[in-house]
Amino acid sequence: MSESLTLDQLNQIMADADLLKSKEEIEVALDQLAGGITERLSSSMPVVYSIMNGGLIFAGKLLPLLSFPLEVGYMHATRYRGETQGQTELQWQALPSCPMDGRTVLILDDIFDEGNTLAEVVEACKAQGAKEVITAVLINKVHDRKNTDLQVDFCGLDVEDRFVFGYGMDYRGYWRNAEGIFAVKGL
Ligand SMILES: O=P(O)(O)OC[C@H]1O[C@H](OP(=O)(O)OP(=O)(O)O)[C@H](O)[C@@H]1O
Ligand code: HPA
Repeated sequence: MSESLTLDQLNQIMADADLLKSKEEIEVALDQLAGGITERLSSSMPVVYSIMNGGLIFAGKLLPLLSFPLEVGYMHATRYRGETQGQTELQWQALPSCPMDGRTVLILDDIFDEGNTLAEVVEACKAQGAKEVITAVLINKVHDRKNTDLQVDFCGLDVEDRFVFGYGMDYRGYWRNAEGIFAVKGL
C-alpha cells in the first residue's frame, strides 16, 4: 500500500491535473449512451448492475435518463484497490445483490482500461445464469494492453493512455467526486 496523502497534496493533484473531458462533454456522451441503451433494452426488463465503487456516479447519472422498466443492483469488484496499477487478482468485496437467472443484465462501470475487471464480471454473471450480459462504460482508455477480447457494447468516451480520475474514478482513493475527467500530472 502506498503512503497516505495529505490534504495539501490532494489539492495539488487537482490543481496540476489536465482536464481531458468536461462536464458538458460527459453529459452529451451520457445522453448518447442512454439513447443507444434504450433502443436495445427497453423491452428487456433488465437488471442493471453498477460495479462499485467506480460505477457509482456513472450509474447515478445514467439511470434517470433511462425511461423504461428496470431493476437496479450492485456488486463490488476491485483490482486496483487505491493504487495506480491493477493487481492480477480481482477481489470481490460484494457479490451481485439481486438474482440474475434468466435475466438480461446490463453492467455499468466507469472505465474499461486493461479490461480484466469487466471480463471477469461478465463471466461471473453468465455463470450465475444471466440470459444475456450487456456492458456499458463511461470511458474507454485507448492503448494496446487490453487483456481480454471482450468488446464493450456501449462506450461513452475514449481517453488517452494516462491515469485519470473524476466521475467515479479515483486517484489513490480520492477525487472520485471531481466533476470532469482529469489526468494526473506526470501519469
Ligand atoms: O479494465 P481494468 O484494468 O480491469 O480496470 C477497470 C476497473 O478498475 C477500477 O476499479 P478498481 O479496481 O479501482 O476498484 P474501485 O472501482 O473500487 O475503485 C474501475 O472502476 C474498473 O472497475
Ligand atoms: O486510469 C484510471 N483511473 C482510475 N481508476 C482506474 N482503474 C483502471 N484505470 C484507472
